[in-house]
Amino acid sequence: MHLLVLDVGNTRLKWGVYAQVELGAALLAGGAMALEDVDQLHQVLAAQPRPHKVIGCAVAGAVVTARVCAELDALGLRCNWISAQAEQCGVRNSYATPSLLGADRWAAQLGARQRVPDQAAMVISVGTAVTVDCLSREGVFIGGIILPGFGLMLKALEMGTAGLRVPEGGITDFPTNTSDALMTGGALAISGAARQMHARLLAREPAGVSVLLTGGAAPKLRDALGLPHQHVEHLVFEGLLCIAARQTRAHLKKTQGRPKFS
Ligand SMILES: Nc1ncnc2c1ncn2[C@@H]1O[C@H](COP(=O)(O)OP(=O)(O)O)[C@@H](O)[C@H]1O
Ligand SMILES: CC(C)(COP(=O)(O)O)[C@@H](O)C(=O)NCCC(=O)O
Ligand SMILES: [K+]
Repeated sequence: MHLLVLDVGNTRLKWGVYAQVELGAALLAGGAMALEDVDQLHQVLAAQPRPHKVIGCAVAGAVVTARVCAELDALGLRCNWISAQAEQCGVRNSYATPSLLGADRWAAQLGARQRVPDQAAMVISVGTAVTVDCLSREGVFIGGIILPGFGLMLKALEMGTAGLRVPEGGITDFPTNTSDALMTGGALAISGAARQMHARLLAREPAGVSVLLTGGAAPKLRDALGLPHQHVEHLVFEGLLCIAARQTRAHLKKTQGRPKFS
């Protein structure tokens, strides 16, 4: 009864295989590929145990999602693509239009709530974009911010200037070259935004806030963040697992309650 989970972001597709469709199931295998390489997905997945169920979130647009569906189709698989709900897995969504919240942001928050069921939490996701999303102690998503990720900030600076096309630098206290100035600038922009959101959430939730850091570029932020935090590589997967487990349980309840041969 394996579960295949898919997280299709704007830069990479991440996939994982859970041993069961149950909370706390073991993640048996996983990987990531650039969206340009999505045509290799069916080969990659063919080497994995055949899943009983596929669940995913996709925020990279209809064309990319259709390509992923075609790869799954080649294996006879169909994905249940989730969208943000008004309420699910113990989290309530305060977005003005709940379904317009990014499905990956929603899944990450469901994952966060599973990990931190009795405290306020802040999820920092560092991918193509950066999102900083706040969950109250009661499990209400009260709001969050979106800003450009490291790559997009650099791209904007490269495109809008003549002299900023330089190799990747590092984070230093007082940068003395262009590369370090750019990397440190990006890290401080993201960490500064995250710290401000943390201060706001903490003012509302004085009992404490757990900070969870996720996303492919999370390691770049780790040293600059300046907030005690937990790095959770697969927070989106954990939210998807929660949704799949609840759906399976609800389905079993329904079918077991039905008289045989009806
Ligand atoms: N092997 C890799 N290929 C591409 N990007 C990587 C890789 N490893 C880490 N990254 C970083 O991760 C970011 C993508 O993170 P990810 O969470 O997958 O984003 P998204 O969900 O938006 O696709 C890239 O912008 C890059 O900074
Ligand atoms: C904010 C995002 C672009 C983040 O995408 P990512 O960096 O994971 O590729 C994505 O969650 C999205 O398109 N959200 C829809 C708008 C919203 O959440 O308000
Ligand atoms: K993100």
